[in-house]
This record gives sequence, structure tokens and C-alpha cells, in this order.
Amino acid sequence: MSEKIPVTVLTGYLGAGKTTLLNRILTEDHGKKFAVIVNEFGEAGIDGDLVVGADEEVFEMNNGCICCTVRGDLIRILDGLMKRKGKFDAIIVETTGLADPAPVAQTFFVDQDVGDATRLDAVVTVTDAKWLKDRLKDAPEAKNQIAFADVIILNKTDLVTPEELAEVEAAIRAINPYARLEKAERCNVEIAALLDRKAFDLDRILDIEPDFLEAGHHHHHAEDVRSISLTVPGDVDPEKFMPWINDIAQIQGPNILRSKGILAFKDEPRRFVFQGVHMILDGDLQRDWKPGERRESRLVFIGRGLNENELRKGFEACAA
Ligand SMILES: Nc1nc2c(ncn2[C@@H]2O[C@H](COP(=O)(O)OP(=O)(O)OP(=O)(O)O)[C@@H](O)[C@H]2O)c(=O)[nH]1
Repeated sequence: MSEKIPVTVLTGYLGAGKTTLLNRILTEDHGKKFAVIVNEFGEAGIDGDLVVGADEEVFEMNNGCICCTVRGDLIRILDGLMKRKGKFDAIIVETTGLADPAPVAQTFFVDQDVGDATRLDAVVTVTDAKWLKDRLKDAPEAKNQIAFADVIILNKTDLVTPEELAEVEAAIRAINPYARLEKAERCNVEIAALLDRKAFDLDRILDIEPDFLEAGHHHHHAEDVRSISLTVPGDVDPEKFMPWINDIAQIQGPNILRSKGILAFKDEPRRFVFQGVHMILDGDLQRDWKPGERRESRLVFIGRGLNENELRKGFEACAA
């Protein structure tokens, strides 16, 4: 029998740093070729756009959470990949920040064809040193992601004091004392420590979830979390956009779990990529708009109690 293809499931709450890690894995020189499957919660297809790897093939699964509605999609993509065995060494599945990793991991054991051809190597969970403690209070997914992890990256250590870091580490250890834990800034971990670890431990998972291998696994989502996608069909004026987005982040930051966007700024040949986690905003000019690529400006907000109308009007008013 030929070797099974190792699969790494990359999880972690909204904005923790999954894409940052994925981009590191795809750009570092380790001689391996990956097939990447990304799933996102927003609708605008921004995540797939933010993954770098030029050679890698990225399969996007939109409009739904990987652990529920699109699981069939995951199996279909994996089936397709298996027919092209030999073209890549390993598979990485990046889940949405709201995914419960259990049903994703379960796919590799419950689906016969998938299980015959692939092997779940490890669940790698990225955590946000600044916000994790808050999310452990209100987001059950955040806790499950830690409980299921074989490797935990405690990321964004630059945003907290050593005392705060020790507190988050203790909170993580209280949930999962077994996983390998790596502290990191911008996910600067040694990639070899994450991949091909043969770390996924079914027995430990069955201890946490005795019905793991049974079909019809139930789990609950924070139902009140929703995603709002906005598009301006052209350029926006940075002089209007910057103050507007800063105000939104300051005033509505506690409710905005995640925001991101790709914007066409007036008179600017490059795409402006914008990212936010609560009130912390980040953005820079990246590659040029390609010839023939439609210059448009897209934003996604994921959060609780957001006013779509108000956000839409505000964004539209930034049009150039
Ligand atoms: N200060 C700081 N910012 C970071 C660090 N790691 C990532 N970021 C920023 O945090 C934001 C979110 O990072 P991503 O890698 O997109 O997070 P993600 O988990 O993929 O986000 P979703 O897929 O939307 O859930 C971006 O603005 C990153 O630049 C870090 O260690 N320190």
C-alpha cells in the first residue's frame, strides 16, 4: 500500500494568525509542496486572495462553516486531490475561525475513501495572546480548538506583557496540558516543528469526545455571530476611508471580532489590504492590480450586533 498523505488541520479563532502561519509555511524553503484548502466564513472570497504561494494550488470553500454545511465539499475536494497523488507531499486545511475542529478531524476517520488515502497528521491551533482570554468566556469554538490541538501556537506575544502571557498560557494549559506549545510573534515558529509530526492522537480525542467516531456529530455555534460583506464597485478615497474605519474600530471594536478587505485606492496602482481584529487595525499596499482585473473595493466584517445598513452606507460614502 502506498504512503498515506499527511494532512495538517490549521485552526484558531478569528484573527489569531492562521493565514499568517499558512503564508509562512508556503514561502519558507523546506522542499515540500502542499495542496491547500481554505474555508472562510465571510462571503467576499478575501481569504483565498491573501494566501501567497504562487505554485501552490488553493481550493476555496466559501459560504459556510467547514464543520457543518461544507463538509461534503471538503470530502469532494479531498477526493479530487487523491486522484492527483504524487503532485504534492502534504495537504493543509485552514478552517474558519468559527469552526469546531472535531467534525473536520472526524472526516479523516469516518469517510472510508478519505481515510484510506490520507492520514490526519496534526491539528495545529493558533491562539491570540491578546484576546484569547475574552473569547474563552464567550466563544465555545475557541475552547474546542484548544482542546483538540496537537500543537498550539501562542501568537501575538508582542501585544501583551509577560504577566498577561503567563496568564494566557495557564488558561491554555488548563484546557489542554498535552499539546506542544510554541510562543510566537507573527507565527515565527520553526515550520518543521509543525509538519509531519504524526501527532494526532485518536485515543486522547476519544477521551474528550467519546462519540467522535459516530456520524451525526452535534455541535453549537455562536449563532449571533454573522458576517457582513460590502462592495464598492470601484475606487475609494483613502482620505475618507481611513478616518471612517478608525472610527468604526474605536466605537464598534468590541463587537467586531474580525474585519478585512481589499481596496482600490484612488490614483494607487497597488491593492490596499486591510485587516482588523477588534480595534487593532493593520493595512498595507501590496501587489499591483493586474491588467484586466476589476478595480473594486471589498470589506468583510464578522461580529455580533453589527448594523449592516449603517456599515454599508458608511463604506459607500468612502467611494472616490
Ligand atoms: N501584533 C501582531 N499582529 C499579528 C501577529 N500575527 C498576526 N497578526 C495580525 O493579525 C491579523 C490577523 O492575522 P491573520 O493571519 O489574517 O489571522 P487569521 O487567523 O487567518 O484570521 P481569520 O482567517 O480571519 O480568522 C493581521 O492583521 C495580522 O497581520 C502577531 O504576532 N502580532
